[in-house]
Amino acid sequence: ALHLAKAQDGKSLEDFQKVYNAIAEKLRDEDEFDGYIGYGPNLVRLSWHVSGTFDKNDNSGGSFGGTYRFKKEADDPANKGLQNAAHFLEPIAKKFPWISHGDLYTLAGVTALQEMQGPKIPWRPGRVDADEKDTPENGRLPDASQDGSYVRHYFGRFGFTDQEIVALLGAHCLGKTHLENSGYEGPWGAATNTFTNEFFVNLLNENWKLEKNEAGNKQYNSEKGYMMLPTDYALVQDGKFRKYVEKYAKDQDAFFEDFKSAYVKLLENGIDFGKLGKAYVFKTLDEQDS
Ligand code: HEM
Ligand SMILES: Nc1c(Br)cnc2ccccc12
Repeated sequence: ALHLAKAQDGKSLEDFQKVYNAIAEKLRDEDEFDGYIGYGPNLVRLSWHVSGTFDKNDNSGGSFGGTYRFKKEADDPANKGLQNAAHFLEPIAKKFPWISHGDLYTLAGVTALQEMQGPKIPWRPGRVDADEKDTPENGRLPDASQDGSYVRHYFGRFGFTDQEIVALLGAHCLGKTHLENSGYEGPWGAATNTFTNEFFVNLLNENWKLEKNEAGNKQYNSEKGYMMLPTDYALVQDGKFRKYVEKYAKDQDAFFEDFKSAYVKLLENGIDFGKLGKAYVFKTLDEQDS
């Protein structure tokens, strides 16, 4: 059965906005991380990785139980590099001990996306920390060396459509790959911490060459120093995916709208929020300054 969300006693929008603001202010303070990319992209990746373990067949994994806090999941080789995001969030968890880990990990991704000028992401609290025994086994996160049919099959486990898959992968406009984390490298000089439809524009406009990188893994590189993973490039090789790449390259608003919906579905997969009321939409720091 689905996990039942539980309301944190008496916590309301204002309380969660305080957590949002603490994360957002820390993002601004610690802007030098990873060559001045900052922690934003890393936090977004953490929110996806804690949700991407979900398996709709037995409702195991997913963001509900906050099991990333246990060694088995944190040490999954696919999670290499996310120790930075987890370390970034430790003081936030101490300052707000009442928030569950699942709510913190997902709220951090929402905060990072909004502070990087992404779309407003409606977010619902109520995830409850699970026991260590409920930690999903390693190996549930995707392999970047694969093709379009692998990507379609992989996301089929969560019940995502082609359109939702392409929208979600648009998050690869953020941050970069790190050879020591994943065996992929780049982009060079072009990594960003602003959420745009650039990923789709680059996919269609750059002249991509398949090359072996220093770790012996194949990746697509362009003269401008951009890179794509094989699973990224699969989105233009596969006709059904390509249609959405072209749509989002032309229409950033459509991308923002579809990304928002797919990302909420990713973060809430497997959770029954019942009658816990509607989602919160947080103000960005800029919106509160005035
Ligand atoms: C086919 C599915 C996917 C594959 C194979 C994949 C693979 C990867 C790899 C290999 C990296 C580089 C990690 C490193 O070396 O530090 C990465 C980074 C990243 N991924 Fe994905 N990813 C996928 C889907 C997603 C989704 C659905 C999201 C979010 C909605 C996402 C968000 C990110 C972000 C923001 C980064 C940059 C992290 C940083 O700069 O530290 N990815 N991904
Ligand atoms: N900036 C990126 C580009 Br450009 C293309 N693919 C990526 C995959 C993972 C992380 C970052 C990127």
